[in-house]
Amino acid sequence: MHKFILTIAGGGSTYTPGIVKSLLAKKEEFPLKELRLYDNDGDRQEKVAIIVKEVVKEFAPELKVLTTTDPETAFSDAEFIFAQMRVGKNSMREQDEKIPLRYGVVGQETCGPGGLAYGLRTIYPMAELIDLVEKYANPKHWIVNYSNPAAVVAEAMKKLRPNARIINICDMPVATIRNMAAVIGEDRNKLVVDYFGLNHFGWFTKVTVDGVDRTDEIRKHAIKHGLLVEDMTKVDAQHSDPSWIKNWKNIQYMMEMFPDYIPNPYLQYYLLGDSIVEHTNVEHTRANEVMEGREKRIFDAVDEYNRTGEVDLSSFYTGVHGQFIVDVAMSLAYNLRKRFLVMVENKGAVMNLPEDAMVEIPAYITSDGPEPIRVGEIPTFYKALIEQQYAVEKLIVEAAIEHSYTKALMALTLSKTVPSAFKAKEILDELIKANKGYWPELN
Ligand SMILES: NC(=O)c1ccc[n+]([C@@H]2O[C@H](COP(=O)([O-])OP(=O)(O)OC[C@H]3O[C@@H](n4cnc5c(N)ncnc54)[C@H](O)[C@@H]3O)[C@@H](O)[C@H]2O)c1
Ligand SMILES: O=P(O)(O)OC[C@H]1O[C@H](O[C@H]2[C@H](O)[C@@H](O)[C@@H](O)O[C@@H]2CO)[C@H](O)[C@@H](O)[C@@H]1O
Ligand SMILES: [Mn+2]
Repeated sequence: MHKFILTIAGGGSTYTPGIVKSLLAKKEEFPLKELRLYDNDGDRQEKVAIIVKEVVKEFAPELKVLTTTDPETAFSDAEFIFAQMRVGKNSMREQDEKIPLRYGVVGQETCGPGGLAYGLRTIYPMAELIDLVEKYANPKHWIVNYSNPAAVVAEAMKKLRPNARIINICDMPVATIRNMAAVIGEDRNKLVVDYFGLNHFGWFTKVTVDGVDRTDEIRKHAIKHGLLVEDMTKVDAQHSDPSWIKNWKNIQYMMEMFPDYIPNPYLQYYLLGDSIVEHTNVEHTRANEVMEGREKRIFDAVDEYNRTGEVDLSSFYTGVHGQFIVDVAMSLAYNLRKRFLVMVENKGAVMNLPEDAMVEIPAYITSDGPEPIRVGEIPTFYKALIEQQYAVEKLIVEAAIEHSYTKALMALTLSKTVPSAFKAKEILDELIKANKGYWPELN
């Protein structure tokens, strides 16, 4: 059976050990010849690699593992590249979240002004990564990208690298499906969903199990409880963090008002923005929770290893995040035509949205890439919200490409999270200062 060369770009990511564990759980069906980690921060990557090598020792001691900061070493003949860069790391995420909050506006990793700031940092490093992969990797490679903000990255790569063999994915819908499955007592892999939207901006319209429509059971639960399930630590330890409990609970308030479709949790930042801001501690945001939680746990485990030679393999997150990217890669590798929610160019799948919108909808994953499934017409409320948000994403990409301050200001002004152009300008000017050295020049 063919064995694949797979490189994780952003190997120093806190998610790398969990992804490797998910890869090795499928080593019989998806065998690896070589696992490579690539990062532009070698020190960080070497530390995370200590945990990774322990996972490999435990589950596939025969597997060759290589860590490098050299693109040629990383990508030569690679067949799959899992991309998960965080340009500016969590310290810049903290700025993305806190600067808008100081102006009474949603401060979030991928939504609102913070997400647009993150997008302006990530666009060109992602294009550069694609160029490096295309220079060295197997010509039939696939880049499966988690690097956020995925909506902006997808729109930008459509413009800057239209022929790239890249598929942009998000594990939020899969996580939501996992919680829905817990609500109705089913295995998440048995749920077949209809869904439409943009990344971090979509709605579930139907959920079936073995052909039986189970949507109403889930809707009724969500209207009362959101998509919180009994013991979140059993479902996803990461999601027992305070801000994630709030995220799942806030689905209730959106469902009470708009019960037709089940919203992606991220819609709370657009539909409940003032309440979110009111209940967010501007001095201690999600970035702080992550730096004090997921990130600290990993590096404490490395310190422990350096002291004792022992590694606590429970120190890192595993779950749908790792399982999903491996499932997508396997469907690409073996032309399985698995049905997943991924980002694709609309091209009429959602009849009354722009043809060129990068929508997140169900698609069959084939060896030639995603084959979108037709959605049809969507109702006015959703169409209007999506068109506004898509215009924001188009404008921030145009701002990066054209070096246009005005287009960046238009993007922030148009965002549903920002109340006025005055506020947009104050936030933009502060973000420009904070992102010196990361953003393209805006004139
Ligand atoms: N799409 C999704 O649904 C989804 C889910 C979870 C995480 N993510 C994203 O995955 C990424 C990783 O998350 P994390 O919390 O593990 O981040 P992290 O900060 O722990 O690690 C990110 C790694 O990327 C590296 N990096 C930054 N710029 C790079 C570049 N130009 N080239 C190579 N490496 C580079 C950093 O050095 C770091 O080691 C983030 O973008 C996050 O938003 C996406
Ligand atoms: O605040 P973070 O860094 O913990 O998470 C931000 C990411 O949240 C989503 O990914 C979740 C995923 O939904 C869940 O199942 C599990 O894997 O944890 C992930 C991280 O919490 C979202 O899809 C990502 O885009 C965000 O980066
Ligand atoms: Mn996501």
